[in-house]
Amino acid sequence: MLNKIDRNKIKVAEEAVRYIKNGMTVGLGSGSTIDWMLKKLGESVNEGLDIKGIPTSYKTEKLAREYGIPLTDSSNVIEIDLAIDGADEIDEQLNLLKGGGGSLVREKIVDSVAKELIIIADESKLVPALGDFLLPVEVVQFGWELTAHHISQLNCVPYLRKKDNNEIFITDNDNYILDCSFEKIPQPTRLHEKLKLMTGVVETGLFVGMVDRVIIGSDNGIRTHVNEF
Ligand SMILES: O=C[C@H](O)[C@H](O)[C@H](O)COP(=O)(O)O
Repeated sequence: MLNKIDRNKIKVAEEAVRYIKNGMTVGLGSGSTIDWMLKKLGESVNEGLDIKGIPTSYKTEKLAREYGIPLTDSSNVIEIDLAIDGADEIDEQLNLLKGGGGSLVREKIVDSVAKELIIIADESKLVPALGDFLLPVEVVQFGWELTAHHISQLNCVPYLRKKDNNEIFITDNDNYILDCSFEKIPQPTRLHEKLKLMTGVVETGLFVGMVDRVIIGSDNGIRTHVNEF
């Protein structure tokens, strides 16, 4: 039996697939909302839609293969027509906080070069300002404690991400994730820039000024927000 949130995720997944046209190279994001999108996209591919997907995580790659979606990788591609991805928080300017599943680096590489980026989410992801969700920051394993100490000087507590069995979570790029409590992030660009300047930081989960369209699912249906830039 599907819960309300899953039903809303399915609605936005179906709507997003309508934007995928024959011949497109499509960035495939990561996360539970995207898992539904992959299912729908697989159905369209089986009905004849001719596309190539670029997965942003091993999990997405595995699921896409199971659904019969043809894949390529970044070494074969110079242009991505469209990327579809999820988010952990979306603010009023359509800036995002991402990385709850630990896929932020590959997502940002793909999402940032796509000609169009569509984000799909249920309405619980809409927030007035980013930061209630801990900000994921991917760091190299070597010296992570030093990097964490450096990050904590920005007035946050960085927690090393662990799995349910208490082992350290390792990303698809063999790095660690520090989940950082900032409470509120009023200036995401400034914070992102400060973090990126720190040696040891690979990438942050702040996706600023990248989104073209957000499709939100709620019990009343779906609504689309278009970024006017
Ligand atoms: O690393 C994970 C990604 O950024 C996901 O897109 C994000 O966490 C949203 O995932 P979900 O659709 O499961 O809420």
